Amino acid sequence: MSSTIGTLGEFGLIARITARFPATDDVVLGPGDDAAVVRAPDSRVVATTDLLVEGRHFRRDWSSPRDVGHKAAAQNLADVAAMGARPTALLVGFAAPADLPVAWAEEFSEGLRAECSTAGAAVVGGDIVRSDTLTVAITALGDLRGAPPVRRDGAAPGDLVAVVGDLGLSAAGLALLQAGLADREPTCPAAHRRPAPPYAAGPAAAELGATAMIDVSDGLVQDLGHIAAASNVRVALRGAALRAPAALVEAVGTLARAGAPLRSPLDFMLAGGEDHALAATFPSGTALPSEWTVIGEVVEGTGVTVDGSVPAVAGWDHFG
Ligand SMILES: Nc1ncnc2c1ncn2[C@@H]1O[C@H](COP(=O)(O)OP(=O)(O)OP(=O)(O)O)[C@@H](O)[C@H]1O
Ligand SMILES: Cc1ncc(C[n+]2csc(CCOP(=O)(O)O)c2C)c(N)n1
Ligand SMILES: [Mg+2]
Ligand SMILES: [Mg+2]
Ligand SMILES: [Mg+2]
Repeated sequence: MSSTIGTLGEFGLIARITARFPATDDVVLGPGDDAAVVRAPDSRVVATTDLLVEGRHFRRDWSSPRDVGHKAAAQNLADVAAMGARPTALLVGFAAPADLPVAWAEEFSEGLRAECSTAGAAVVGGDIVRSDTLTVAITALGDLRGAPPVRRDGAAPGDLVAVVGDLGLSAAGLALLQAGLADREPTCPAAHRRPAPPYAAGPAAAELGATAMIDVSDGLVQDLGHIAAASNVRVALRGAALRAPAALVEAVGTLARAGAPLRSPLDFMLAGGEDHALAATFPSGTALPSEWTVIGEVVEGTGVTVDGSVPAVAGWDHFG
């Protein structure tokens, strides 16, 4: 029988987990004391937190522990990048039932470490408690390197709207998993299990003069709606600019043939969350690197439109 965290005990598990988290140059003191010490060269720290709850954000039969570690880190590190900051450190709240195998906690930690290393961050601490529901609460910190944060309220009429990263792949992957079709179309389920936020594009967007930015966690329309509301503008998207990648088109075909509820590739791109693409506004005329796609413009008004109309798609709402 595999060992469980209940038999290993809290402090045994802490020792096992913290041994996996090496320091980076940003870390003065890592896990092990009452708190960690992280360098903040410009003395303004970006801080953000997001929870993952088993059954709501992930299923252990759909995602490996490494996948959940990658995703837990990614969804927080993407928020740091969306402020225009470079992620530096992660803190990990881990609540789990006593019968959880130690290997699950270790492999989850390995996923966290690997995703942190992709983003240039370190795990510097956390907490462990017993809980009936497996829950992961991550806090991420970041460094603005002296630059002002890129907020949600800076978009102005005339700005262009652009996006970098995946759109719709995670939601299509979830739909395939829900329909029992994940083996037939593995690309989207893989994107659902391990989103790949374009971390470096966040600070790069800040340097390019981004006027507002957000990571797409709940759906493009809903998240751009936060920019529109905070900036008192309308975000006018062009449907034709949202070109569906082949994997999304294939996933939609497979879902349709299996009789799943009809959703077009564009629906997935407009409403699908959890890819953690970055959506930003820039002054018109900004020369954007090729990984960015211009998808519309900022105009006077409110809300988000696609080809002039309010789209009939909704993003994620935990209580919706
Ligand atoms: N319980 C809370 N207490 C204080 N502030 C909160 C709380 N929940 C959310 N917020 C704040 O509200 C704002 C919006 O939160 P939200 O979770 O929607 O953003 P997000 O993390 O970017 O999106 P997502 O959760 O979909 O990844 C953030 O500034 C967040 O810190
Ligand atoms: C098992 C399972 N069912 C449904 C979903 C879909 N889902 C959950 S939370 C969320 C939005 C982002 O979360 P948050 O706003 O909490 O950051 C989405 C799209 C999933 N990932 N796993
Ligand atoms: Mg959040
Ligand atoms: Mg966000
Ligand atoms: Mg978030």
